[in-house]
Amino acid sequence: MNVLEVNNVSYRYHRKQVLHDVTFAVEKGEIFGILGPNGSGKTTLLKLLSKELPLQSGSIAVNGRPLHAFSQKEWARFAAVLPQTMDTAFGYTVKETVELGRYAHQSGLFPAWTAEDEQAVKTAIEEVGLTEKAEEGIDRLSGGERQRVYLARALAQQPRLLLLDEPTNHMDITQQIKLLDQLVRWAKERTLTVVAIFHDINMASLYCDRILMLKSGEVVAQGAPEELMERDLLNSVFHAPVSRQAHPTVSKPLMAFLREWEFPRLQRGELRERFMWATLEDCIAISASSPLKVLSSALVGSGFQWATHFVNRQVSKDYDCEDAKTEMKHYLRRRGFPVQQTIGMMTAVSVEDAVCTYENHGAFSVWTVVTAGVGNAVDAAQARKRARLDQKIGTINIIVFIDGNLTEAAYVQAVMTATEAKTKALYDEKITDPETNSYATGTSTDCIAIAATQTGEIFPYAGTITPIGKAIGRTVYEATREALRRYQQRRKSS
Ligand SMILES: Nc1ncnc2c1ncn2[C@@H]1O[C@H](COP(=O)(O)OP(=O)(O)OP(=O)(O)O)[C@@H](O)[C@H]1O
Repeated sequence: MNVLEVNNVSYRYHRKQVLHDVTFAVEKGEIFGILGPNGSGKTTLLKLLSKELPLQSGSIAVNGRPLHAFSQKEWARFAAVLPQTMDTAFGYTVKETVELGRYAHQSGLFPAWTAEDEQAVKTAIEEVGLTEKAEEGIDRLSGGERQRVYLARALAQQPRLLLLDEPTNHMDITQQIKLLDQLVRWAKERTLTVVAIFHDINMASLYCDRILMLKSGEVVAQGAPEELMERDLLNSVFHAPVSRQAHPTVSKPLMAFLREWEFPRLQRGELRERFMWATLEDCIAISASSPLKVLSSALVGSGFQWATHFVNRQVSKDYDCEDAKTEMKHYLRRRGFPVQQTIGMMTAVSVEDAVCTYENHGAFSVWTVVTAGVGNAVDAAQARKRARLDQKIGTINIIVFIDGNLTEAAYVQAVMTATEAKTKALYDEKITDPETNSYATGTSTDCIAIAATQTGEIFPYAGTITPIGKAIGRTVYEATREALRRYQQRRKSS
């Protein structure tokens, strides 16, 4: 059911037309966001909804009734407004300011202050976390605290509709999240409808059920954040380059703003020469002067991240740690690696036997580093037959450095291509799964990292049909075969 229906609303200040035929509807219990650049008409629209400005054309209906049919008092009982700026009422305490919110509920010539009024004020102050400051003068509060006082005043009205102009404007991030979480709870528990102007696109995406996007007074889009948070639309509305990412925990889009100037990146040219390679007694460490974008399954730095350091650490075959990730982070820190920018892998094979292969094609180059052991060789198709986790030496760690600009799809394809090449190397070296005697497809603890400079030509794909995929396929295949041979030789000689 629609609480609010806005139809063809236009508005002009003198000669300046600031809203053009704005039409939308808000359902009961929704958190409805209004987004748009400065001057796009958001506040004007909210002022029309709150009856602060008179309607010039079009119509606004609330629960099916025209807005103008509500008396001021009736409207104040129904809707509460938190404007963008408020004059601080010097001399008032927090509690006194919040009490003003009860005006709409007072009646008669000599209204009496009831227990219900007192309770509503107390609850509102509690809900914004200001109970301790209830008797404090509001001119002695911080900007964020003052914002919460005005919000409490709006809440004390016990409205059905909350109209908020940048409600988190002066708040720190903890307070912003607390308030917005609270709004979502109120909306659900009390079927409170919220219409709020947001400046932070990601906050709007995270908290709004639907969003109205305004540009120069016109509605350019409206819908769920999943539909609206789209690169081209945001680019055209805000004139800022953005990229859409997946939120780590909820199915809401996260927009990353792209800076105009680029971070210093690795210069193009001979890829290998731009890394420092160190073989220490228990690890190989490869470091780059500028970060590379990495997709990896590494113990430290898994998923997508930017990294400057790549560490393949050799541990004893008895290494057994309940929390290997934390232990690995301690190790990296002790060794002086910047943990947040390090991809950290482990292996029990000798890191001295690492193999590198390289191809330079001008537009891109690929440098692959592999350590391999097959004590835990497993046939993925029959892995379910394995009852226990093996503790033998044997992991294949693959790092593919690419001088090129990869899309996320290309990263995924690079992982596929490298995995297929590794499996073929195992096959050609006749490595079998000791449990099933069938050919092994990998080991039970293999690790991979695809690290690209993200400079130069964009490569949308990296499957085996593409030149870059072919280079990944060959370098991984050859490096893995050679690493497997070195591993077998070391085993024979020991
Ligand atoms: N009282 C006024 N008289 C004349 N013009 C006004 C008045 N108030 C706003 N405007 C103009 O109307 C346009 C829309 O303003 P409005 O405040 O609604 O935009 P907004 O989207 O809320 O902007 P912001 O993000 O900066 O708060 C702007 O160009 C503004 O200069």
